[in-house]
Amino acid sequence: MSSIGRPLVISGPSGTGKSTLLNRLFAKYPNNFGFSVSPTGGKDNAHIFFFHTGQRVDTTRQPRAGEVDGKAYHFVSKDAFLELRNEGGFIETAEFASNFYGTSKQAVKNVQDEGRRCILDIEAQGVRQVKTTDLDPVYLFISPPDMATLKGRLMGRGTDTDEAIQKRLNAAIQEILYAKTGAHDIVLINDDLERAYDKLEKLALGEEVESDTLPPLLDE
Ligand SMILES: Nc1ncnc2c1ncn2[C@@H]1O[C@H](COP(=O)(O)OP(=O)(O)OP(=O)(O)O)[C@@H](O)[C@H]1O
Repeated sequence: MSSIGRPLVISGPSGTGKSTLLNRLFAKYPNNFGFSVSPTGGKDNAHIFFFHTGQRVDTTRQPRAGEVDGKAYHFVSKDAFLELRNEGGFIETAEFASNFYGTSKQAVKNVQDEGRRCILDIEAQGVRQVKTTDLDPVYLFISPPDMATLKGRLMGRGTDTDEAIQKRLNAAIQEILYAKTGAHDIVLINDDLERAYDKLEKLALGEEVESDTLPPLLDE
């Protein structure tokens, strides 16, 4: 059976190329998908996607200059956020720099009501949370071909200090170890961009694709 009716939950280490792949997908199919990203993931690049797809997450953080409520984010008070969380209104939440962020069930429903497939880009903690809900998504793990390549991509991106890169690499090992427990339905190695993109596009459009094999970690 095609998985097109189910949300697609994408996770993978910072710098593995999630944004690169998804940007391409959304540029080619501007109307097929609704997107939500957990802003705790990597760069705070959520805005690009939200404006692109009209999606949003709820947040208690203050709007930055030029941000309009309901566009990139739905700005809510901490009380309102916690109330909705207590009611079970979120499929995942995260606290980052003393602010809360969350993907509400309503946001996912809105996407589905528009006839779009919902794509969620979340970090490993969010994946664990989604697994406790009844969302029933397809879980996709995007992996670097190996740790050296991941380090090269993070350095090449030029957005992080050496210390931040080391933190991301340590987090990446944990994410890959989690993926090795079989937590995801599909693994996609982002080695050659064309190959990886083709596979992602097929999966996003509901075609069946074969899982790739996770890379060995340094001590294996
Ligand atoms: N297949 C690929 N081959 C070579 N370079 C790539 C490939 N995919 C992505 N990159 C490069 O790797 C860097 C990291 O990619 P990107 O920012 O898309 O990662 P990300 O997973 O979205 O990270 P984050 O979670 O931190 O937002 C970018 O400079 C990008 O151009």
